[in-house]
Amino acid sequence: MRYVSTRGEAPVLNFEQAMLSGLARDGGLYLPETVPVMEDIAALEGLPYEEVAYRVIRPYTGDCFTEDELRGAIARAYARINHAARAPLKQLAPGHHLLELFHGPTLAFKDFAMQLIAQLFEIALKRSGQRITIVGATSGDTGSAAIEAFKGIDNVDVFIMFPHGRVSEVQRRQMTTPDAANVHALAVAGHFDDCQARLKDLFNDHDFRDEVGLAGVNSINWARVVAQIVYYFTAAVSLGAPHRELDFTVPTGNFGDILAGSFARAMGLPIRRLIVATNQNDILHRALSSGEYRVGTVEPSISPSMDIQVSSNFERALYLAYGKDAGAIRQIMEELKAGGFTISQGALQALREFYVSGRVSEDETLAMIRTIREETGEILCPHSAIGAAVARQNIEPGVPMVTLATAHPAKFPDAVERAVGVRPDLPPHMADLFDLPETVTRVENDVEALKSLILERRTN
Ligand SMILES: Cc1ncc(COP(=O)(O)O)c(C=O)c1O
Ligand SMILES: N[C@@H](CCOP(=O)(O)O)C(=O)O
Repeated sequence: MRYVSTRGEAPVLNFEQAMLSGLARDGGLYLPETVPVMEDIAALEGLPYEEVAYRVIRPYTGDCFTEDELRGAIARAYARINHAARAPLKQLAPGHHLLELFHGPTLAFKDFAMQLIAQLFEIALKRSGQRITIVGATSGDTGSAAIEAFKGIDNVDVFIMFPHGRVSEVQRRQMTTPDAANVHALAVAGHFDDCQARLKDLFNDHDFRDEVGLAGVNSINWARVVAQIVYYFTAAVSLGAPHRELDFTVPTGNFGDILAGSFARAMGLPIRRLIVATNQNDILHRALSSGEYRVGTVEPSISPSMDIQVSSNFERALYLAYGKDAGAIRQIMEELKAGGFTISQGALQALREFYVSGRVSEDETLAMIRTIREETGEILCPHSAIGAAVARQNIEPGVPMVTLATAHPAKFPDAVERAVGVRPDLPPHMADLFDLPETVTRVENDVEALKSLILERRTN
């Protein structure tokens, strides 16, 4: 399997090279040249999550990992998900199901991919003897998942930038309390888009990139996306696929999770619609409704992980919608630097073939947490509640709807308390989170300051 950049000017790579590269050298994002078709989807029914993961991921890795290596990595990664089903499906109402993706060590869907890619990185780095520096940008969940997955791994330093004051206290403490010399939590004076922009600046400085062996674990890394395809399969098959169509609603920010759904669809899963659910940072909803992708100000919300305006994986969706025209992507990404672009009619039509969108206000989010609690006893995190609210607006009789529950409510106790008057408990493995000392470095929103800090702190 060969990986190409959305901007068409970077070397073509294999899976392992693309995984270790993060952002392509032309500033684009890697994606597979072709999409493997999943044969005999019905045979996945009843298989353990790990077996489905192996069958879904294997075609993407080519010959980069042996069968034993990949199966071993999957087994170790998902042994850390604290639920027998790994991604259990619960019925919220007739025809509406919740896919719980928060039973991993950091209580968000990011663990599904991050735990696996840490295993794959470790295998690849041991084999090559290479040392790398991972830098990540987070609005809260990617950072904690990355720190948890990569802490203490040889040959790797990890620097995570989060927007100072704009993540929940639980998220911050998950990043600032781990006691491992190879991880560094950086509180950046800015919002998430600033962190992601600085990350791309670091990748686009090729001298720096090569000097530190820069790697990325955000969803700009294709390996993150591929691991997220798996749970679309397990959920869909348990609801009757491939013999029955279904819809998914996905709380969306950086467009990685829903993009994974589009690859599940391209692999043969009968997904009718992928519904983008956004908070007030609604660039994706505006873009899909009007064709205008215009960057607004990032507004803090009670769903901070989705406080994103420049949605990095949307570039991959655009590349596909523009018929893999890398020149067109280079052109619109140039326009984005000046604030935005108009999606061509043809590409918009292609996106609208299966992407639908909705936006939820803060009050509607709180109301949905309350409603679901009253109706089912479940407490949703605010991101998942946004998904549930948009899903409810889009349910059609006879077509099962799955809403992705992307985080545990205990990560966002203030929002949950505002909605239903109770603060959800953290699970036992995190019971001491508020007693541990925090280590964090404040950084300016400035690429040169970041480079100096990384050069000074890395152990490579
Ligand atoms: C809890 C939660 N829900 C939803 C999202 C949005 O996911 P994506 O960025 O893949 O669109 C995020 C952040 O990525 C998140 O942390
Ligand atoms: N919501 C994310 C933002 C980064 O997303 P990623 O999927 O590109 O890593 C977060 O929680 O950090």
